[in-house]
Amino acid sequence: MNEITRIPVGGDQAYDVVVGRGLTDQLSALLPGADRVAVLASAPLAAKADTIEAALRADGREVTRIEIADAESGKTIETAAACWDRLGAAGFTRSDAVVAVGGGAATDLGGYVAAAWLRGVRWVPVPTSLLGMVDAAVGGKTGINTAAGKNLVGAFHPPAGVLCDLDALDSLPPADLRAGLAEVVKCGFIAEPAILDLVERDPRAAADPADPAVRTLIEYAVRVKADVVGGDLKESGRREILNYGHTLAHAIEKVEHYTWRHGDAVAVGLVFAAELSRRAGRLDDATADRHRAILTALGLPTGYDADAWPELLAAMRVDKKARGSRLRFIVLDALAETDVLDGPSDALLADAFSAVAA
Ligand SMILES: NC(=O)c1ccc[n+]([C@@H]2O[C@H](COP(=O)([O-])OP(=O)(O)OC[C@H]3O[C@@H](n4cnc5c(N)ncnc54)[C@H](O)[C@@H]3O)[C@@H](O)[C@H]2O)c1
Ligand SMILES: O=C(O)C(=O)C[C@@H](O)[C@H](O)[C@H](O)COP(=O)(O)O
Ligand SMILES: [Zn+2]
Repeated sequence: MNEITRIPVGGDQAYDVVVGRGLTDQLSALLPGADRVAVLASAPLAAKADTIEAALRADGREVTRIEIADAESGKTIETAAACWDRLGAAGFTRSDAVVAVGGGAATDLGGYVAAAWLRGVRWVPVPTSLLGMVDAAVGGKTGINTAAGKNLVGAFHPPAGVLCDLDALDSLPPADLRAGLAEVVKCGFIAEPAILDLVERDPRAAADPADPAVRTLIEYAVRVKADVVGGDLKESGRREILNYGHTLAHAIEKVEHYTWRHGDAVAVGLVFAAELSRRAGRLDDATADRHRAILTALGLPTGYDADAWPELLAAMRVDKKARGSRLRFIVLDALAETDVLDGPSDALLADAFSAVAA
């Protein structure tokens, strides 16, 4: 039996996140009247994109298939421009649509291509990584990286729907699955402690796509994200909590020239954010320590090169949460109680980093 869960995302442009197996048959209904559909995917997802392309063609759509560079190398203005050239050549109009198949990098790029083409056409992400399903494909944040930093150009552009095909996880490399768990754990700390209990009870099951625990975790995390973004699409307030751990994470990704998995960087960033919360006198020791324990149990990194601090601090200054010269961090006051730490001193930041420095 193919059990399907629909998780609604509210707001002015409401849509559902659909979790189940296969789901290709759900795609056409999300794009009524789209005569032309562009299907974007990188080489590792070619077979999945073939299936989607065949289903769209069988439904009478004209399909433009676009191969994009894989992973973070696809989140560039050059790749986006190549996609826009293909849409232009195929005569894409405002009633046409984009389908982005792949991990978070592919859906961030595909969403941005759709957001900017003719100032916005419909799009559907088909996330194939755990991280894509629980986070990147949900919420309408789309974008690319620039020389100055991570995700610095983009748009808020909600999709018409999100199709999370659990079968895709069977071919996802274990290291990428683990990286996705970092965002799931993030949701546990900021909003849904049941996630943490489940992971602690059996970390091995949490990282096994064949185990039912993975679906439970996906649904918990998607509900957290749907609840947050449904009320604050453009990050004017509460949505910032989803950035817990990300100020340092994005700096690590930049310093590593985008060769680190996003989720691995987030794991280090979560430990840093917990230490910052503790050292700012906000978070109790047990909850702070729980971050490192859970992430370590999942095999995720929790430390980073001590010598990199000056470069990391400089990279953090372009964080989108910064206001003028003041850095702002999401911190925890307690489990599932978030707040903003506005303008911490460099000394406090360095002290928190000393706890993750390896
Ligand atoms: N927009 C958002 O709200 C948001 C949220 C979180 C993360 N992100 C972004 O998402 C990206 C990270 O996403 P990610 O962790 O999915 O990494 P990714 O997209 O780079 O994918 C990682 C690797 O897994 C491969 N892959 C994906 N699915 C596969 C499958 N089913 N089988 C085999 N290989 C597969 C990809 O081809 C790639 O090589 C980052 O760029 C991050 O900034 C965006
Ligand atoms: O959806 C959000 O909002 C998030 O912050 C989720 C993050 O996990 C994600 O990595 C996001 O892309 C970061 O956004 P950014 O605005 O800091 O680039
Ligand atoms: Zn993230």
